Amino acid sequence: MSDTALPLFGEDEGTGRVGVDDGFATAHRFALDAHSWVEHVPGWLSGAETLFEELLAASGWEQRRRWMYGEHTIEPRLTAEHHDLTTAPPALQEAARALTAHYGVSYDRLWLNHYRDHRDSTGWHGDGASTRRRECIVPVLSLGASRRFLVRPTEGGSSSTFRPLAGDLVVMGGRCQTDWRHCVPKETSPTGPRISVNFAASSQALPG
Ligand SMILES: O=C(O)CCC(=O)C(=O)O
Ligand SMILES: [Fe+2]
Repeated sequence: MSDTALPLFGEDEGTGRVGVDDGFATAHRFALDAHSWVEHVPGWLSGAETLFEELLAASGWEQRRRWMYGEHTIEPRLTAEHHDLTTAPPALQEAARALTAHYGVSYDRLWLNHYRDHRDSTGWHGDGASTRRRECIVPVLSLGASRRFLVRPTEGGSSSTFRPLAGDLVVMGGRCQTDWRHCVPKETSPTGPRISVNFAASSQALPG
């Protein structure tokens, strides 16, 4: 018997090495209703700070515009998209493989959101890219500053609040993309930058 504490994620937290917990040991699932759920996996990824700095420095961030209400609006965040997983940083490819093995969904692309500060946000929406099937599983990894992640019924009603920290995973499952909406609201007090990694699967995407 050794009295040495075993590192939770099989790697030394202190080294900053990036790795994920293949066992999803900290996962807690919250039922939203009979068909939909959100799973929070605190500390799923170790070395979150290292990965955050790497992604922030990477090229490929773009400012997207969209045509809304008869005018062009600038999205209040930056986005970087990897349509082909093999172009993503190796740590994210490894994360996608672990998600695929655990949830049984083949994650083959991803996009990143960069919230530069508390004024950046994502409005209420369902991920259209993940509605091919009635039930979809959509994982989102948080890095950097903690921001609120809200979920509420599509028909309206009160919202549930999740507060993922750096390295945490929030996974939307069941009918979350149709019966429910999610958002990352602006905050009134200053926060540092945050990056979210949104994993997507062609098998869950609408054709075309
Ligand atoms: O940044 C997040 O936590 C979620 C972002 C999101 O829902 C999206 O980009 O579709
Ligand atoms: Fe989304």
